[in-house]
Amino acid sequence: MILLQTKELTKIYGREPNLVKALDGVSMEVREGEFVAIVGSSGSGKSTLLHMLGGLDRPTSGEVHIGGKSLFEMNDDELTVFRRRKIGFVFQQYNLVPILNVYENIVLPIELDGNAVDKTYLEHIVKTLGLAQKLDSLPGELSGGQQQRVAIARALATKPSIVLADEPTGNLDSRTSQEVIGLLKVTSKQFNQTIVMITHSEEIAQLADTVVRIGDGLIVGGMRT
Ligand SMILES: Nc1ncnc2c1ncn2[C@@H]1O[C@H](COP(=O)(O)OP(=O)(O)OP(=O)(O)O)[C@@H](O)[C@H]1O
Repeated sequence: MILLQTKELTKIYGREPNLVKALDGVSMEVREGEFVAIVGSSGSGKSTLLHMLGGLDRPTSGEVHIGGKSLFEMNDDELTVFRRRKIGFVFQQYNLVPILNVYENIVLPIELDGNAVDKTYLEHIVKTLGLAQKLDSLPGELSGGQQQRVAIARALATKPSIVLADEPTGNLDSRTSQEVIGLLKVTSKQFNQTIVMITHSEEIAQLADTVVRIGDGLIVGGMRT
């Protein structure tokens, strides 16, 4: 089943005469549970695409559908709620709250939404990501790889249907990167969560089910690994 679909997604930044066409009519489909890596050179439009997929910014034209919902037909308030419930974000900077411990960081998005924590699900995520012994630690007491695993646990905590990750291993060494992405893959497969991840690393891209290559705002290639 198709979970995410874009139609002729176009984003133009700036004003005449300094227009930048960051996305030039991208149409793509991602299946439920699929792990997609987006690769491409610097400035090719990867982050712009991811921001549009997550409804963080509106396109100049074109559409994004997630689970049959058209993101940009929603108003800003509806979009904010949709994002919080359906989409998990992981960024290169872990964006953890330094004064909250690991557990508090992970459950923060659930509590912001006024929901109860599903203890069994959460325990499973925490265990799979190897964080069970670290729940009382502050982010500053953890290694980079551990902090990114906390950020992943937080992104998965609300049971999103899709996780969008922008260079999640950009700050990590190669071995830790493989480990963190391996864990993300395992957890998301267990819960049939879809992942779309930007990476500069061909090694990391090989862990995905599908690699989408972007060049000059267009899809220039794709392959199932
Ligand atoms: N807010 C903005 N205002 C103006 N131009 C922008 C803005 N954001 C991105 N761009 C331009 O759009 C193009 C695509 O940028 P984008 O950040 O999507 O590329 P990228 O593939 O993610 O690059 P990188 O790998 O370096 O992060 C670039 O030419 C960039 O300069």
